[in-house]
Amino acid sequence: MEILVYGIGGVGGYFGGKLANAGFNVSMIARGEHLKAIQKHGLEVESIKGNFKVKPKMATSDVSEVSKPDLIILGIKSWQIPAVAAKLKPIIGENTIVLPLQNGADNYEKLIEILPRENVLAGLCFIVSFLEEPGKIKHASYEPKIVFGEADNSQSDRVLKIGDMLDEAGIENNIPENIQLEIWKKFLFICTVSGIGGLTRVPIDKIRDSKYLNEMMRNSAKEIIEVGKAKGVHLTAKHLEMVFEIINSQPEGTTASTQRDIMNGKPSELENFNGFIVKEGERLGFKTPVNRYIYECLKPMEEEARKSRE
Ligand SMILES: NC(=O)C1=CN([C@@H]2O[C@H](COP(=O)(O)OP(=O)(O)OC[C@H]3O[C@@H](n4cnc5c(N)ncnc54)[C@H](OP(=O)(O)O)[C@@H]3O)[C@@H](O)[C@H]2O)C=CC1
Ligand SMILES: CC(C)(CO)C(=O)C(=O)O
Repeated sequence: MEILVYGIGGVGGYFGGKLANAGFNVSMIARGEHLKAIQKHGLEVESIKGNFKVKPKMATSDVSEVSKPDLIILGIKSWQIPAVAAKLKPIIGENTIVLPLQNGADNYEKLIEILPRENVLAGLCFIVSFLEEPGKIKHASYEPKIVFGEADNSQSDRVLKIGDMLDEAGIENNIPENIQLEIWKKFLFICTVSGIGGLTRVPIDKIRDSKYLNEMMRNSAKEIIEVGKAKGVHLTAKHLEMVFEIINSQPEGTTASTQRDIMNGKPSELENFNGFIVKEGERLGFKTPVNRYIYECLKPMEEEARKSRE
């Protein structure tokens, strides 16, 4: 199987690296100094599960240099999906499979606006990892896991084959009964903690210790559930409690990746998280005041962060 990993940051670097390390044919799309380092020395992964170094089959910034892949794993940020999907379109063959691993609730929908729906799976992942320096990814904590499937939840041969391949590479994975529900469960957690985390600029333990902020997180999560339910996702009070169990069990000092991007003045997934809830709420005819407050407070900073990257 020819694999292309598009975006070799924390997620793409770790999972792409693991596949290459298991002997699969992995090509990598990266850019800048990071690309130069991978081309020269390979990709180094420092992981709590064991360090390794790999030489990808090819590392390039130009997707047209890659022969038609069987599987494309997306390691980019959710807001980069439309631009990257447009670049990928010419190399999508009849049997190419595109697997998104991004946080966010509408990555599949964004992809099928540009790519044929029969080529696209739905997915998400769990890990704490980041680019430490050009050519080097650090997996700092969390048992890495990929959860994925067909958008219609059928157990197709192609998802089973990808599951086998991930098993072979030592990547924990799961093909759930309802991938949309899994995406929204993760989204409920990540959207609840990231915006408030970006706004308060403190780790989760400081937020949950404040009665006011804890209540704000709960109200934000309730709005996310309402939007999800209005879109046909079966989120319930049980999922709300599950999210707060996770929040309460996070070690001191924990921050989410989108929170860190906001705090570091980088373009973030704000639009795909709280912004998405605000806009979907409006479209569906109800108000989401807590998410609106978080979104509007962070938006000017987000606009500045994007300007500085132009
Ligand atoms: N990191 C984590 O711990 C986790 C992240 N996630 C989710 O996974 C997704 C990816 O996050 P993460 O890995 O942290 O993000 P990173 O920013 O670490 O990685 C994204 C990578 O994609 C590269 N990229 C983007 N566009 C292009 C392009 N056109 N050409 C070449 N390279 C490109 C970026 O390069 P450049 O820097 O030059 O823009 C960057 O190296 C997000 O949705 C995130 O929320 C989910 C679970 C955990
Ligand atoms: C919460 C976590 C670490 C789980 O993978 C995550 O998705 C993120 O920080 O973006």
